Amino acid sequence: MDPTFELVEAIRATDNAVYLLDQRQLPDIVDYLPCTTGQDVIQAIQVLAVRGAPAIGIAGAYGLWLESRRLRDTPNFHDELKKSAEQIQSARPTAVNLSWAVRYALSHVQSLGVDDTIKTLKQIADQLLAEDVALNRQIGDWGLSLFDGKVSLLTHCNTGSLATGGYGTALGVIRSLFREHRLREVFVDETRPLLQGARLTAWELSQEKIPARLITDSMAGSVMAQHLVDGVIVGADRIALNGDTANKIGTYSVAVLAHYHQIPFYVAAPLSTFDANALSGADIPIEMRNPDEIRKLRGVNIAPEEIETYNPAFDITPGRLITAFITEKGVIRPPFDKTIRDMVSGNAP
Ligand SMILES: CSC[C@H]1O[C@H](OP(=O)(O)O)[C@H](O)[C@@H]1O
Repeated sequence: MDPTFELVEAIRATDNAVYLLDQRQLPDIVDYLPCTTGQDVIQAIQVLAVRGAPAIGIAGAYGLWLESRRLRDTPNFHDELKKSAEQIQSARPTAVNLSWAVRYALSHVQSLGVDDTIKTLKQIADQLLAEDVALNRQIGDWGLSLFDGKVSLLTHCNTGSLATGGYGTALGVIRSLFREHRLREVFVDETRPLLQGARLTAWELSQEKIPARLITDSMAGSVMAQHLVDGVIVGADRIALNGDTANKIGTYSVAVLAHYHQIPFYVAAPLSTFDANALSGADIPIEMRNPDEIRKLRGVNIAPEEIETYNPAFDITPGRLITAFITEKGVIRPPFDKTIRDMVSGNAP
């Protein structure tokens, strides 16, 4: 990637507002939503104007700052702020980054006065945003060690600058491989029903002239059967201590196909995506979303209005189907029951 290339910014903040790139309108329109309250941010997270586990965590932290400004003159300021934090954390249930970031921010202001709270929450949100790019570049560089020579990869959903503070997780590894001239091409799953692959990943890769081919989700198996990919790399929304991983719906199918075709399957994610309270995938809440996301495409019916649907936003890939996790602190390989605990607790060698 051209080092002078400007990464797309999903989140921008000024002294009194947060601007979220409205990802519902991509790739056609680049437009930022102004947010001045926590409720504005909650709404943007729920409609996926801002999306992607790390990005919604950062947006949530900014939302808490906006709430502290709104509540400035409210009696019981900290009690009200705690209620706002709980509302922001519950905007979407699966990505642990959201609850982690909001809890992290709140924990730093409990004993502060109102003005110091407002100032500190803004500093923390700015810090999470600024640090995320460096953190993703570390993930990207650790990912380089997993591949020999020039490789073709398949990815699912969007894990790029739009899903993070910049650079991306799985897409960050792809960017690092491209920068090192070690990427042949990327097969991009369109990722039904909301098409994060077609609309967002294809857009990011096209902007940077990274070689890619867009495929329908149903083509992933055929692409593997034809030996067109050397590996699969995806992101994550929440990872349990045994390696079971919640990620965009369809990830499990890709993992099963990769396993069948003996193709390595990697998950790229920051340590903040690992949930020490989740022993297995059974402990991860899966968000169920609006049926019209399946029945309609940009407002146009593609199915009978009365047809029932099943629309989980995520599925669980068992740890046994995952070759390794790529984090900012290194690569985590099986046995995940031990190695994830070691990495999360800082005891990894
Ligand atoms: C960098 S992780 C992004 C992660 O979040 C996506 O979900 P959504 O678009 O619904 O926020 C998807 O699971 C990606 O892997």
